[in-house]
Amino acid sequence: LSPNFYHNVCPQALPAIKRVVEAAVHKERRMGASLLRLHFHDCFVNGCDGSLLLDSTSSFETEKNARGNLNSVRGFEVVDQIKAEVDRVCGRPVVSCADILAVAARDSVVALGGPIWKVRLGRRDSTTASRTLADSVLPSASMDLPALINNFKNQGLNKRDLVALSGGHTIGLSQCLIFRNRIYNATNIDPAFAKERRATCPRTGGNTNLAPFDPTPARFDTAYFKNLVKERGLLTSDQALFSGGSTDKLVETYSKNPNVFWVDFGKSMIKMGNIKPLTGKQGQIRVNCRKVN
Ligand code: HEM
Ligand SMILES: [Ca+2]
Ligand SMILES: [Ca+2]
Repeated sequence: LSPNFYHNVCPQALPAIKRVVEAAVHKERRMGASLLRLHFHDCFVNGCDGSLLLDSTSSFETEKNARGNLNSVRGFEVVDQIKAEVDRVCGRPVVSCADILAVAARDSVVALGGPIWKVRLGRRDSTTASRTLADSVLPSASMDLPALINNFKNQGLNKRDLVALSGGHTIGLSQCLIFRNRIYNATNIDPAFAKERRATCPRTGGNTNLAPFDPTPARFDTAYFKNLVKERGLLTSDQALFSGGSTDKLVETYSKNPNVFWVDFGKSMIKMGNIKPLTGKQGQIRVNCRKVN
C-alpha cells in the first residue's frame, strides 16, 4: 500500500471522495460516525477488502447480517454515491471499494474536527464475504478488558491501539438495547449518568432509542475519555478501558492531551487499515461495491 497509489491513474479520486463525504456529513453529522465504523467492521473481517459491502449471493451470506452489523451499521448509500462519483471523475472503475472506505473514514473524522492522517492505498476488493466470520471476530459491547485486548490482538493490534481506536466512540450514537444492561445493572457507573440514560431507555421497550457515546457526538474530541474517567462510559466495553485495569493510565492521558490522542488515533487507523489487504493481482476492482464483478 502507498499514499500515492492513485496519483497517476486518477489524481481526481481523493478530492472526489472528500467532496461526497463532506456533503453527506453536512446533511447529517452522524453519517461521519457511520462511515468511520464501516471501515472498522470491514477491516476486522478478513482484512480491509470491502467484504462488508457485498450483498448476499447463492454462495455466501452478507456480513451485513452479522450480529454486530444487522440493524446497526449504516452508510451504504453514501458509499454507493462516492463510488459513482469516483468512477465518473476517473472515467472507469480504478478505485477499490476497500480504499473508498479507508479514505471516507479519514475524511469523516476530519469533517468532524478530528486528526488527519495519510491513508495508504492500493487495496483490492474481495470476491467473497463471511457472515459467520463477522459474527465471531467483531467485538461486542459486553466484553471486559481482557476480552477486548484479546480481540484486538487477534488482528495484530495492541492495547494502545485498542484504547486509541475506541476513541472513535467520541462520535456517533448507540441503541438502547445495546447499553440497557449496563445502565440498569453496572456498579462502575456514575449514578446520575445512569439515571439520565434510563430516562430514554426504559427497562422494556424503546430498544432502538438512540443515545450519544459522549456529550459531543458530532465533534471528534476527547470528551469520550473525559467521560470514562467519570464512569460515564455508555457501553460495558467503553467503561472497561477505565475500570481499575492496565489501560486506566492511557485513558487519563488521552483525556488530558488531545494531541497525544490525535497522533495515536492516526497511527492506529493506519495500522488497522493495513490489516490483510488484497494487493497486486489479488481480488478485483468492483464495478458495484455491493456485487462481485
Ligand atoms: C473496542 C471494541 C468496540 C466495540 C465493542 C464497539 C461496539 C459498538 C457498538 C455496540 C456500537 C453501537 C451499535 C448500535 O447501537 O447499533 C458502536 C458504534 C460505533 N462504533 Fe464501535 N465498537 C468498538 C470499537 C470501535 C472502533 C475501533 C471504531 C472506529 C475506529 C468504532 C466506531 C464506532 C462509531 C463511529 C459508532 C457510531 C456509529 C453511528 O452512529 O452510526 N468502534 N460500536
Ligand atoms: Ca473485510
Ligand atoms: Ca465527541
